[in-house]
Amino acid sequence: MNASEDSLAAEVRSILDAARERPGGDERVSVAARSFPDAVAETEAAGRVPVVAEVKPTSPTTDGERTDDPVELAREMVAGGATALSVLTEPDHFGGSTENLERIREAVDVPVLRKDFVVKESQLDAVEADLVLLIARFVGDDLPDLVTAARERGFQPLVEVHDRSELESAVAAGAEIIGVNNRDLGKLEVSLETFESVAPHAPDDVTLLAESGVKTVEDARRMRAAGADALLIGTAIMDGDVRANTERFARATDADEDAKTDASADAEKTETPETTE
Ligand SMILES: O=C(O)c1ccccc1NCC(=O)[C@H](O)[C@H](O)COP(=O)(O)O
Repeated sequence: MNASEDSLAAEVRSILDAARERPGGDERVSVAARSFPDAVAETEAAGRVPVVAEVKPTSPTTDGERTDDPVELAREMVAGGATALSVLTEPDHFGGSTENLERIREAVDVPVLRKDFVVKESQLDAVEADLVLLIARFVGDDLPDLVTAARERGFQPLVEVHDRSELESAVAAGAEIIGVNNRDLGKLEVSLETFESVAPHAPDDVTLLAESGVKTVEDARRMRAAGADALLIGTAIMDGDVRANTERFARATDADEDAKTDASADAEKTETPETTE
């Protein structure tokens, strides 16, 4: 364990230890990826908020486990307007599996992110996906090589950062899709201010995601106002009706808010008609 790992929450250290032991794939994969930036652009053009809905059966910070068929959940998320899906494949702490990802990717036509804690190149070969997560804090100096290795296989790497210095490393490694995680993996605390402080320093041509901690439509609007091209949302979508939850976030546009304000202003006018003569 190095000095920076010393400061990790115990749960995260356990995740990282398990990740280091996990085997890779037997053969190098070759993926024909569905374009995530194109999917984001199409969602924007349709006047919706690009939402990456996460199939996250459980987590170290969630009570209980959602045991419904992940493929059914994924279909419902897409029906609710998800631009892309994030599928946990980490088995020990998140209830995920590579089989879930394979089945989901076959069942939907949106881009699918493999959400895991990949720490070595061979682990990229465990399963095909359109995007693969690389967490800057966990891969350290290996980031440029892993970005290259992911691209050589056809993946679109999503590089996750939590502060400005990790953002600089991601940009230097050539990342074109970057997620700012509002969850501090050191303490497992979540603050939306993280995205707000890091996002202004991201290059304009990067596709920028706000990850974690988006619980309400107001949170979604706040992340969009701070520059998020897309929102990665797990817990708040998995809690209850995943289709309705996804739909709520995908419709969290300012236009929707303006319409609501107009509608309530109209309703007020109707309730208190002006007196005539
Ligand atoms: O979600 C956790 O409890 C967690 C704990 C330790 C390391 C990572 C963790 N989450 C990974 C994620 O990035 C989130 O699943 C994802 O960003 C969605 O977050 P949320 O919408 O807050 O569920």
